[in-house]
Amino acid sequence: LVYEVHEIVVQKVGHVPLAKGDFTHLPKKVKIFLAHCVQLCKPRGIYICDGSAEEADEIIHKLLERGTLTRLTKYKNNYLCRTDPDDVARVESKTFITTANKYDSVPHVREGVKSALGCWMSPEDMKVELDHRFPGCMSGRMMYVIPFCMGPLGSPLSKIGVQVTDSNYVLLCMRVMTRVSPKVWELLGDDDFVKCIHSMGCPRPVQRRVKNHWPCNPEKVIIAHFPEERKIKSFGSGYGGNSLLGKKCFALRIASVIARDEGWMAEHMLIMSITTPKGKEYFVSAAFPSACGKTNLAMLNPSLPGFRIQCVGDDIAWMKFDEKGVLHGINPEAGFFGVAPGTNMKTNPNAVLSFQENSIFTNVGETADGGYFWEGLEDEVPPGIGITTWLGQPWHIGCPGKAAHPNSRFTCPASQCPIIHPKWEDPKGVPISAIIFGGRRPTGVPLVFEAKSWAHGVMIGACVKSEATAAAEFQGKTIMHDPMAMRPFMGYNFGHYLQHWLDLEKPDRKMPKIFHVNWFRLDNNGRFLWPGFGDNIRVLDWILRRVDGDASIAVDSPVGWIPKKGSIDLSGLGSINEDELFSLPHDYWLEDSRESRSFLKSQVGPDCPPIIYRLLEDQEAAFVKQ
Ligand SMILES: C=CCn1c(=O)c2[nH]c(Cc3ccc(NC(C)=O)cc3)nc2n(CCCC)c1=O
Ligand SMILES: [Mn+2]
Repeated sequence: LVYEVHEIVVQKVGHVPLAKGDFTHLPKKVKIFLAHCVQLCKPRGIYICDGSAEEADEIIHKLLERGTLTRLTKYKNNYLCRTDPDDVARVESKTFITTANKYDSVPHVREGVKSALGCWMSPEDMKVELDHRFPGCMSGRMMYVIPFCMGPLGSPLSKIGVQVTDSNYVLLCMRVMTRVSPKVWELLGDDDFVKCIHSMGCPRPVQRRVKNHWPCNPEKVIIAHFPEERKIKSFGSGYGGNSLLGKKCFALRIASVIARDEGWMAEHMLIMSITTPKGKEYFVSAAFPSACGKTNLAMLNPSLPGFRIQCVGDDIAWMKFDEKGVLHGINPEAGFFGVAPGTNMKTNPNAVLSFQENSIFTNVGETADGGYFWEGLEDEVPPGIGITTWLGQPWHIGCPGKAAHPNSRFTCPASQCPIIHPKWEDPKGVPISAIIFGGRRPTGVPLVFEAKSWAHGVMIGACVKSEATAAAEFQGKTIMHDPMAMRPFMGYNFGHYLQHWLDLEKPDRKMPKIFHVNWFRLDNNGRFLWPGFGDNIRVLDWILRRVDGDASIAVDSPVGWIPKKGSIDLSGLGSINEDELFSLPHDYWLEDSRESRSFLKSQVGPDCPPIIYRLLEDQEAAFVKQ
């Protein structure tokens, strides 16, 4: 018999025991990073994650026992999580970019003008803030170490991060939203990685009463980005946009800085594939502010026969021109973190079919038969079924109030989407033929128009606006600016970002065409002029014919090329008022052009490339002449 000597190596980092994993074989730079995190946060143990299903099952089991998660028994491996009601969304006012020079992060705006395009904090001030939060913040808690990759493992377009966190909910979601695997350590080697430090901000013994088994520290939330060091530090919030650091913090804010430095694009865009009845396939990327149905478009069920839509990604696109000058894009994420309310078998059947298992629902309602519920699902649950609201209150359809929080989310693997594209993880990415901007514009803006040049497309993107429920103090809706749909996710000076876009245009490159769409125009009686949803394929079809250079279907206008009357396939639709749908009220556009220019003047100022102002002035002049 050969006796195997099991050498139990109790590894320690500092004096902190290793609960899982092997510290000794980690890359040196990672060891240094972890030792720093241990010294700073003082966890009771270190747990090096491997992203496996077994690991997830172990964590889920623990969270079910603790009551943080509830099993949704109607499905296989679906769970519900309720947060502290004070921790339900991104906190823009506490989200900062820190660079030595303020104007690397934010544009020069006049004194007294509040920057809508990101908040800068000096390194000195940020140090004070963080020194009041991070020391000992993980005491009594486990520090999870998450090796993750944004993009397919091994793709030249992918980037690696390491996140430490004291939230096991974050670990469960990160393994859905990103690629978490020990292979990351091998791929990383001695390269640099994005350093992500997250804490719920609730050291033990807890000072603040924990609600819903969701530790957090709303009063002291801060999300700090250090782009020059490729570092993120997030404290006090467990909520997705603040804690799944691979998403908005890394894949947009930090990645936009890396992309500027390396000559590619990190954008807040979906990527979708459209195959025409003739069997030709195109890929487009599209940027929309919230409440425009971006995820619905990414997974569209087309209403015209012979068209086929497949999804590559629903939120973020990393795009780079290849050696042949063709723009290729990947979805850096591995999952969908979608807004639940309004998602149903009518608006987005492919999303619904993506989260029937292995998914996590945050702040949605729960039905008595162990299912999820939110506003929009009324016709898809048994009538009269008992429901528990996101606040844990008994409720049923027809009762006052909402069952789910308006920002409640589903977190599900992209691989489960029935129409996920076969090349969604292709290391080369997919070729992008068109870039589409859009906004929720109830008046004045036609269904679709096309930029007359790349620079004109950048100006159109910079002028994106969308109707949104105004911030607390106002009532009702207002038209908010959301330039390039990147306003909350900028990683550096927005004027420099626009210049970066302009600089991407090179003669030997096949520049994508740029379009703007508006699904939401109302008629004089306040009814939608356009059926939207699956019928949006008709607009995509026109866009693709323009991509192929069909000059006969467009006419010139002061805002760009607009569809020639009758050039959009309206077959099968009842009466569509094309004149109203495509009209360009000259007073509206005169005002809109002026308002856009004053927004850019005040928010981007001298940092905005002059060509953008010139194109806006030309547009305004064209409306004055009419
Ligand atoms: C690919 C779909 C894009 N899209 C749309 O194209 C769209 N259009 C509208 C407005 C609208 C609402 C209802 C109808 N029709 C009926 C019958 O109610 C038509 C248009 N809402 C839309 N929504 C939902 C917006 C909230 C997230 C939407 O997502
Ligand atoms: Mn988004």
